[in-house]
Amino acid sequence: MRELKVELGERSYPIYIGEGLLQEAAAYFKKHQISLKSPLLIITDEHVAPRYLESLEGNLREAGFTVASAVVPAGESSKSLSMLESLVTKALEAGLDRKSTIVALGGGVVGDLAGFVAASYMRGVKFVQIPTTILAHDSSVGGKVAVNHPLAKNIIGAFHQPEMVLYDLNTLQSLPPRDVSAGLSEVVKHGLIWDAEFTAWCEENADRLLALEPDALGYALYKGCSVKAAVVSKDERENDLRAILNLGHTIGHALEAVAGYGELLHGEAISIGMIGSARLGLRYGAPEDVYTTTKRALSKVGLPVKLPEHFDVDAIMNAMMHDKKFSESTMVFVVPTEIGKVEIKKDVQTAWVREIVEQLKLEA
Ligand SMILES: NC(=O)c1ccc[n+]([C@@H]2O[C@H](COP(=O)([O-])OP(=O)(O)OC[C@H]3O[C@@H](n4cnc5c(N)ncnc54)[C@H](O)[C@@H]3O)[C@@H](O)[C@H]2O)c1
Ligand SMILES: O=C(O)C(=O)C[C@@H](O)[C@H](O)[C@H](O)COP(=O)(O)O
Ligand SMILES: [Zn+2]
Repeated sequence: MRELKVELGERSYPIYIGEGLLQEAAAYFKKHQISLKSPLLIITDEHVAPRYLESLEGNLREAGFTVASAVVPAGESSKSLSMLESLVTKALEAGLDRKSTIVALGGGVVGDLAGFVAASYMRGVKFVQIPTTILAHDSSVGGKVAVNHPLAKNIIGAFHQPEMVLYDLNTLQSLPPRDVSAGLSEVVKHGLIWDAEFTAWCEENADRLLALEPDALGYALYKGCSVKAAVVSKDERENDLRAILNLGHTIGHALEAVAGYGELLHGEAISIGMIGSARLGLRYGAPEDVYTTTKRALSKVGLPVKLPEHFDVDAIMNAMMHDKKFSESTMVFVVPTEIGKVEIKKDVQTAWVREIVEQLKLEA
């Protein structure tokens, strides 16, 4: 079992990473003073529920918790305002009060959605993250919670930190291969922005990660969570440093929105976006090796590096203008300068961005 801490003063919380934690959930809930008197609501999705919901519910009920559950459709389209409303209805029907806790059991979609329900229900109740995807090593840590708008990704949301993150590595064994690769996108990102050695390790161990080898997976998620926790601890609300976690997201979020949330998985869109950022890095004078390493590392974990031909460049440019990273009339990009180091560039020339997006269709 590995343990990390997100240091945020009175909002600090632990990240537990290990095998079999789902079966020990109640003990952790009690350790972290989750109320036994007020009902809990577990929010999960239709792929996760048949595999893990009964075991979590059983463990909590046996320990004396009152538990209700809500199962949403799998996939990005569940991160919507209408889903938020139906979950609030569910919370009211289940009698959740201000001392209740919302539990997110699932990937980043469930985590972001359930977290936003927790942030808004009765103006904020506690929540616990139980991530079940590789990608969710990123989404379960840091307290960014949100739903999408048809025009812009994650545009309705809040900062709301969980009470704890309970990461049971055993649940990852049932992930479909496409979601394994998509999740590794943010793992590779954490190396690219912070740690050259970890980037090299990801490349060397790509096959073990794709095969879901527990030792490799445990180490990769521990390292990824460590980077995330370190950054968030220094800058909870993205006043400056935290923006580096957005590597690849300026283009990536636009791709997700243009595709109508679903054609490209988040990790896939971010992979293509990171190639775009690496190309932008070259324009700012980064050595060629930064681009080639980025591309090789992402390819090795089975991610796309090329923008599909049918994506409309004008629509992508337009979507970027709605993103949170378009501010004070300029485009903001996180740009790699060497492996393990990035810089935030404001005032990026629109003409450069357009050229790079066009170039993304030509990547080999
Ligand atoms: N809040 C943040 O800081 C943050 C960070 C990164 C990403 N995100 C968000 O996370 C979302 C993507 O997360 P994701 O990739 O985990 O997507 P997801 O939650 O949709 O999960 C991917 C797929 O895997 C299925 N699944 C989940 N766990 C499973 C398991 N153990 N076994 C079998 N199937 C399982 C899901 O049902 C889904 O079909 C995006 O909405 C993105 O914006 C948020
Ligand atoms: O936690 C962060 O900060 C991140 O940027 C992590 C990203 O991987 C994540 O996709 C996040 O939701 C993007 O932030 P947003 O503010 O652009 O929605
Ligand atoms: Zn992301």
